[in-house]
This record gives sequence, structure tokens and C-alpha cells, in this order.
Amino acid sequence: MAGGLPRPRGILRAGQGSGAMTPALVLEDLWVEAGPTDDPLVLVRGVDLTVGAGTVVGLVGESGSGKTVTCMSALGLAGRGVRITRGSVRAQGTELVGADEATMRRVRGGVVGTVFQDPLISLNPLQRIGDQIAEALVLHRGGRRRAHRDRVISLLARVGIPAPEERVRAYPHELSGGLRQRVAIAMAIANDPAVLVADEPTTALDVTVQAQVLDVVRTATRDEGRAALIVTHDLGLVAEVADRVAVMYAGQIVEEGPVGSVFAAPQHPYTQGLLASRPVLAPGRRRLHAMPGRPPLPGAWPSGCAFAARCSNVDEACTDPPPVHQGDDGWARCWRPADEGPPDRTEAQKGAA
Ligand SMILES: Nc1ncnc2c1ncn2[C@@H]1O[C@H](COP(=O)(O)OP(=O)(O)OP(=O)(O)O)[C@@H](O)[C@H]1O
Repeated sequence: MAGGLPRPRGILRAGQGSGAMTPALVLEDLWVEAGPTDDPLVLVRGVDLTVGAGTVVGLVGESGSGKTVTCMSALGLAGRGVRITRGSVRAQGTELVGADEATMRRVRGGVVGTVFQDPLISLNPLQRIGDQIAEALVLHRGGRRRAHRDRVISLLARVGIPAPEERVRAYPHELSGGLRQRVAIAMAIANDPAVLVADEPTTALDVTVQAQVLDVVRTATRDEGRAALIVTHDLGLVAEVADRVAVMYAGQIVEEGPVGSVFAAPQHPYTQGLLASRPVLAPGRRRLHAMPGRPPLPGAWPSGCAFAARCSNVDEACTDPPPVHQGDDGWARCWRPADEGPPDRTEAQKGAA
């Protein structure tokens, strides 16, 4: 499916935080495909997302909804054959769609730091961790590796690596998973990027270590006033570190808004289902609500609302692409958002145009 879908208004305003600065990261009407160009598989369709300066946005959704493909293609890191076919990605005002490799290298690690689920993706197993962080500094700030030694040690200390003067000489395999992820975060923030993109930064870790690394993520983002886009399945992590949340389903963002209001009063039935299926340790609560059905795969998305087949609130309007229900500081892509009754279809379609 190509072409126009209803889009939220004022995406530059949403998530911009209090300052009137350039947003750290803006994805505007982003479409991503894979496979042969004459028979493409659409993976992401019309994603609009703004990460304001100093704002932390959590990107959530079930497995396969397109969270990773969205972030990786925005940063030019998606695999071969995955391509942006439409839209714009701006990091601190620099356009990345169609940018040359030199610009992408300057932006990645300079303006945007990245943290992946598996720290071994960003770390070279054959090089001491201190040298790797120093190299990231040399690449963006010049000078020799040795000249950055003090900063390397202070970065390791900042992410809570014990005895950083000694650990600086360690190889990645000599560290535990939690310490490796701390090193990956130190490397990602080495050049003081305006925005951090973290894909499931705590998922691969033991539960106790997850909490420690979450603290490091919180320090590197909220506490240091850095913007961040954090991809996660973990709604608890979003509640802990994010200011805003974007909910993704079948290659689209279906709801976006401040964490407090989205969690308290989700507008989209999918967001309601995700929140209801969250494990909560509460007295008397024994069973989890499981959302029926599974998300449709790329290539099998219906022309109307992709969530309709699983939605308990579905009606005949939902066979058409849903309009954007615009709130004061957020939006949902739904014919029947929680705040509204059944749609006046003519009015909604006018609003979607
Ligand atoms: N190179 C590719 N070619 C074809 N399909 C792909 C490619 N990369 C990803 N996909 C498909 O795109 C969809 C979205 O994948 P993605 O990894 O972005 O999902 P996700 O929401 O991040 O899921 P998870 O939470 O499991 O990481 C999936 O159906 C995946 O199989």
C-alpha cells in the first residue's frame, strides 16, 4: 500500500519538551520497504514521530510491529535491501534520508548515540574497551587515543563500572553482560550526542541486572537532559524513564502522547489491550488479560484498520483507514477512540483528508 494516510497534526510540537529548540529527532511520513522493488514488502507505513530536545520517547508494540526497522532505517543501519521509499528523518535539523555516508558517520556517534539489545553488536571482541571508547572520541573530536584517556575513565565511572582505571584495559569477554551493556552506553554517550536511540537496552539481561542498567539508561537520558528514543516491550521501563510513548502496530504508530495520560486513559483499543496484558503484581489479581489473535504480518495488512480483526470495539467504519483522533497533546489512529462514541463517519473522513 502506498500513498497518503491520515497524518497527525503538529508533529513538530508533539514531544518537543519545554524549550523551543530544534527537535533532536524527527521522523516524518516515513515509509520503509524490503524485497524486490517491483514486488516490495512494505514494513513501515507513514511513521510520524518527534523526539523533542531533552525528551525521552518510548516506542512500544508487539514483536514484528516494525519498531526496530523504523529506528534502524532512520539511522541508515537497516540491513541490505531495506530502504526508505518516502519521508524525512532529521537529527538536530540534518536530513538523513539520502544523506551521504560521511554525513551519516558524523551524525551516528556524534549527534545520535545508539545502544542495542546485544552489546556485542557495538563492541569489538578483539579490542580493549578503553581503546574502543577512545577511538569513538578520536573519530568525532580528533587527537590521539591517549589524549582521551581521562575522558574514557570518567565515562566508565559515569555508567557505574567499578575500578574504571583497571577495567579500561579489559576485553569485552572479560566483563559480565550487565557491565558490557554499561560499556556500550558509555560508548554511545562518549561524544555527548543530543539523542540516544536504544533498542531493547535491558531485554537480554538478568532481571536484577536489568534494574541496574535501567538506572544507567535513566541517568544517560532523563537525568542528563538528553533526548532518547527507546524501543522496548517493557511498559514498566517506559513508565520509569519515558516522558512520551508511541505505540506501534502493523508498521504504523497508532497512538502517541505523554506517558501519564496514555497510561491513564489510552485512546486506542490496541494500547488498552497492551496495558491490560501487562503483568501486575497486585493482591487478588491472578490472571492476565491476553489480547486475542496475533498482529498481521507485513504483506497481509488489511486496507482498513489493521487492528480491526482483534478489536472488541470494531464496527463497519473500520474497513476504511482510520482517521487521526487529535487530542490536546497526543493522538490516536482510530475510528472509535475511548474519548468518543461511535463515529460520525462523514465528519471523521473530512477530518482525515
Ligand atoms: N530485511 C527484511 N526483509 C523482510 N522483512 C523484514 C526485514 N527486516 C524485518 N522484516 C520484517 O519486518 C517486520 C518488523 O520487524 P521489526 O524487527 O522491526 O519488529 P519489532 O517491532 O522491532 O519486533 P521485535 O520487538 O521482535 O524486535 C517483521 O515482520 C520482520 O519479519
